[in-house]
Amino acid sequence: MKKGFLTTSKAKQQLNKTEIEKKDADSLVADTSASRNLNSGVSPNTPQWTTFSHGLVAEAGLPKGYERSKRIWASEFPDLNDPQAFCYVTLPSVKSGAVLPDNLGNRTECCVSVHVKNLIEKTPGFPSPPLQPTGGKAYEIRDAGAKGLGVFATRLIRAGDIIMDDRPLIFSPSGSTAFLRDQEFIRTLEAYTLGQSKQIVLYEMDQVIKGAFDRMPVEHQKAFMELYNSHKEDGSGEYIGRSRTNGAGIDGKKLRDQGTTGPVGAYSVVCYDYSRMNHCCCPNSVFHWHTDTFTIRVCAIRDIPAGEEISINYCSVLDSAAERAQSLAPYGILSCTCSPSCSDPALAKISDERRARFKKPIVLHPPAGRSGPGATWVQPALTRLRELEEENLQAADEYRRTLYQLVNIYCFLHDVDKVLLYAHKLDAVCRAMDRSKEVDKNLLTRQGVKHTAGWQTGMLNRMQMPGMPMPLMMAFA
Ligand SMILES: C[S@@+](CC[C@H](N)C(=O)[O-])C[C@H]1O[C@@H](n2cnc3c(N)ncnc32)[C@H](O)[C@@H]1O
Repeated sequence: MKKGFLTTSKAKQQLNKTEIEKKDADSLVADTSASRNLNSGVSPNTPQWTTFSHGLVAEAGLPKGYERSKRIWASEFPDLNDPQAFCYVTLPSVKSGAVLPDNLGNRTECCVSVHVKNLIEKTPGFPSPPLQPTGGKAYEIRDAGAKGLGVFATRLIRAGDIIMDDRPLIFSPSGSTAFLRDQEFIRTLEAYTLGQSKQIVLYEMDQVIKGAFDRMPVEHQKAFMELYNSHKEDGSGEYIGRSRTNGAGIDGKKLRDQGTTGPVGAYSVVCYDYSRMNHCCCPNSVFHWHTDTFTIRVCAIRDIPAGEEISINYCSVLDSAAERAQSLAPYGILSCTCSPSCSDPALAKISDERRARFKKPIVLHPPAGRSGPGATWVQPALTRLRELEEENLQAADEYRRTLYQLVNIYCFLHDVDKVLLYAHKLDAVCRAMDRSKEVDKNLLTRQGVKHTAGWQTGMLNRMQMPGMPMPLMMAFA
């Protein structure tokens, strides 16, 4: 795909370079490469060996003298009274003795704590069938040049549409949670350097994922092994390497091990089609985990014309170009050229400055007295929306927030056309981000707008005499 053979001198240069990257990675507390979009906030007590290296590592593989652990980290028959016990389980579950139905493809091999297994099984609606893509399948997987394979739109996909709702092949811990509780194992690591300890933990995690892999039907095993692996030089095995390359992080607020915070105790999934989606710093789609359907759902966040590559973000889109580069390095993405604001230094500077501003929401206060259509105090929100759209940052939460702000403001100002304009954009974004319940459907029709609380507040404002103070302190956030 993108790696060739290295000559000896090139190899040395590469090694020096990756050693620097390795040090950088060592200084991070979270394994950002393990899975996308995990919550940050690692406890200072988290051992450093939970952070894996990437790139060419000088001493990849198990250190001499380390006896491969015979420990069973996860069992098919766990103690169901111990929420911390790890188990292998197929979800949605297959009843003992049942003849497997035709839809093998809808089952996932999981390595989970009993606590997380219970959370999944008790989720209302679990296991609902995956949702159908809006208007039928609208993508193909094909060559994406230097990026390897990619996912491309085969017809126009509208903002808010479901593109895929993918059941994972594997659901497994994204960090080394099981090891953190095993004092005997941790003592074993004391005899080794930090680098060696990381290699040992990588090996043990590889074995954990292999345990789930061994339970998969042959077609799933083949599909898993076909996936790209960007961790061939850092000591990751075949299984953990693919998991680090393709894993999508599960929102820790939804599912995580009991009593854990941050990336420790979090989970990630590896799907098939979803794993072919490449990164873009201004992506045209977003993804979210849904426990009821047990799927990663990808939706368009803006219109995607036929032929365009469908992209997601592997790192925070509001980070600076330098911060994004650091997050992307573990994927082997050393120089991101996904958009003009990545490859052109002048545009990157403007984009960095804007992205930093987008992290700070604007709060607007209407001036005292009557305020009608054409009001100028709205301008900062309009400028922000224009800049977000120029940067193609519809995937940033700030885009949704700004639309919400504008809808509320124009309701207050009784400007129906503008309410409808921004409410329809907001509706698409909320459907993509799965927050559809937030959009009051009244906002989508000319008559409905007049029945909203925002419109009523505007009425009160209109009854005020110029110069008189507002009945309520108003702020649009
Ligand atoms: C989850 S896979 C995506 C699918 C992959 N392209 C394939 O062929 O299967 C992640 C890998 O794709 C490549 N990739 C993704 N986004 C990229 C980008 N914006 N620029 C360069 N390579 C990218 C990197 O090699 C990365 O490790």
